[in-house]
Amino acid sequence: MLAGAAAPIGAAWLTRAALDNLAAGGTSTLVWIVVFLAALGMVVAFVPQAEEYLRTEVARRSGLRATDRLYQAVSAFTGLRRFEDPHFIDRVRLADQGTAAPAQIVGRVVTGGRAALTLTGFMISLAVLSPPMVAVVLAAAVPTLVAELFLSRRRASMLWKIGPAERRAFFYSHLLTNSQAAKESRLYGTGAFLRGRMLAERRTADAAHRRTDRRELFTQGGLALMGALVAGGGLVAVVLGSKGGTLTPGDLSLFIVAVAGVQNALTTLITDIAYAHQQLLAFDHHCAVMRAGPDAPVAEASHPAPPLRKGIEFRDVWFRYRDDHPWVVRGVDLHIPHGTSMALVGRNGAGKSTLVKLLCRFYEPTRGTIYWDGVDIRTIDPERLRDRIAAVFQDFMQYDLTAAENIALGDLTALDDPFRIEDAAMNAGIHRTLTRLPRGYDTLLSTLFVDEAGEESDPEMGVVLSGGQWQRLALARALIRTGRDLVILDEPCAGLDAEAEYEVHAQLRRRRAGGTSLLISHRLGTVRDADEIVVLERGEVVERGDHRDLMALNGTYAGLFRLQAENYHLDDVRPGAGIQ
Ligand SMILES: Nc1ncnc2c1ncn2[C@@H]1O[C@H](COP(=O)(O)OP(=O)(O)OP(=O)(O)O)[C@@H](O)[C@H]1O
Repeated sequence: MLAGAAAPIGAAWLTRAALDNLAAGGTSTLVWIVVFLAALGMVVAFVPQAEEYLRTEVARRSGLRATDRLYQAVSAFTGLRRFEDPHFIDRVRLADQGTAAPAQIVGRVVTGGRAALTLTGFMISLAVLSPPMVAVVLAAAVPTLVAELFLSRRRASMLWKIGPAERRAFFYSHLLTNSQAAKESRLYGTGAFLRGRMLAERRTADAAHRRTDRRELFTQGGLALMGALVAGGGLVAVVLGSKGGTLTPGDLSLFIVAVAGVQNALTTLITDIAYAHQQLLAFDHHCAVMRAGPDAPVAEASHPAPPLRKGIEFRDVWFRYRDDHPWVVRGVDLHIPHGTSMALVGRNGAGKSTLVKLLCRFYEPTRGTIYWDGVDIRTIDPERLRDRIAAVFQDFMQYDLTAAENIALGDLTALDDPFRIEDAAMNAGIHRTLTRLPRGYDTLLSTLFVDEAGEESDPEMGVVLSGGQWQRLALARALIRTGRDLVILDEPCAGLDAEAEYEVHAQLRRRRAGGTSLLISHRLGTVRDADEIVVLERGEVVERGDHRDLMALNGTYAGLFRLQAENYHLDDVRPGAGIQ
């Protein structure tokens, strides 16, 4: 930076000395002056390369560090609320873009610092020749600085405002390239519709960018014209004033270079300040995510989750997803004694999965309390609580990783333990399928990536599983978490064929024996042997008991059970009865 800053000033003074020397008839020192000028030329040639290398290295290091810190903060949010808040998602996106800000700011400090040094050097040079000119040029720079700072603030706020439009444009572009969505968009012919929506969002965002660009064009263009006017006027004034012959040719050359140098340096400095200011504003999103703090209230004393000995209790639990949303859980009282199995049944939207999410502390009950062995779960460290739970969710993940990794993600301690992985796969009834894959458990379950060997031409590289096979894999991911106190199964068999469902349920029943479990299923045949069946309706418990009690009660459960059973007429079930 120092070398880059000093070089142009040195060059201007050396040029002046060379011109004056020439005017004086050219002495032997002229050669030395020219040699110095040539050496300076070499410095000027090399400095930008070195600076570019160092700048990108700073960008790499600071970007990595900022990204690491950002995603550490994001992973530290224990609940799900923040991930469902569109403003917060926008903030994280901008914060992610803002990870480049520290390097940009450093870059601008370097170029701005160099400009400041050059500016000082040229101003001293200018002051020697025409002190009033220094004052005029500096005064002309003040409006530029104010305007640039104003513009950078406007640009930062524009970027925040167009966040939703950019998010929606990304959503539509994702739909247009995602294989799952491609199926429906081709079938229903929605491609043009989705593309139109994507372009409309892009146009909205582009229009905002254009307005800001135009404002910048007029403001910066006007100010640049004013700067040129000041420089031109100053030059004319100095030349007119020097008619008496006070200026040498060298002085005149230095004056011209110094005025241009001051103006250039000032413009660079001001642009750097404004850009660094804008980057700081962008980095504010990063800081906001870092400062966001815990997304669920943290109890003063965070208990380790005790091993489950007595059971789990919901006491008058109420919940709604947002204050302006209707209640989803209304005054639920439940007791799941240790070593028993409970089944939650009810119509779609009754609140079954929500109860499970509350138990996992993804959300806090709006009212009421959930106890884990008598301890309010709000006072338990969420990580420790979840460590005691094995769960498979209705909306399980399909990771674009190998089959083994897809299972081991349930318990990372099993990542290098093929026996545990295979055991879990056997329990979930997917072992045989996985061994038949081109690379067995090491087969990549994705068409998105190729493995590191880069064998792109191998058609067996990435394999796509069927829906039911994915479901069994998700089950294996839960089952690898052996020795957990509570097993939660939210529709674990929805996509399984009849045979697989039978096998998996027999396996789960064996596994559940003696353990505590919570099962959600719409297939009532699979819940009939639960110790207690709880029927939810619009967030309220309306029936509870075992299968016999509920059938005798002849209420909602009995009605739903009979409805399902009606689909299996005895005539059809009798061996030998074929399709007529
Ligand atoms: N993240 C969310 N934000 C806002 N509302 C939600 C959210 N998740 C669920 N809901 C609402 O909560 C209600 C209960 O949903 P929940 O998933 O608990 O029902 P469920 O009984 O598991 O239904 P299903 O049998 O269809 O799986 C639904 O009306 C749903 O719209």
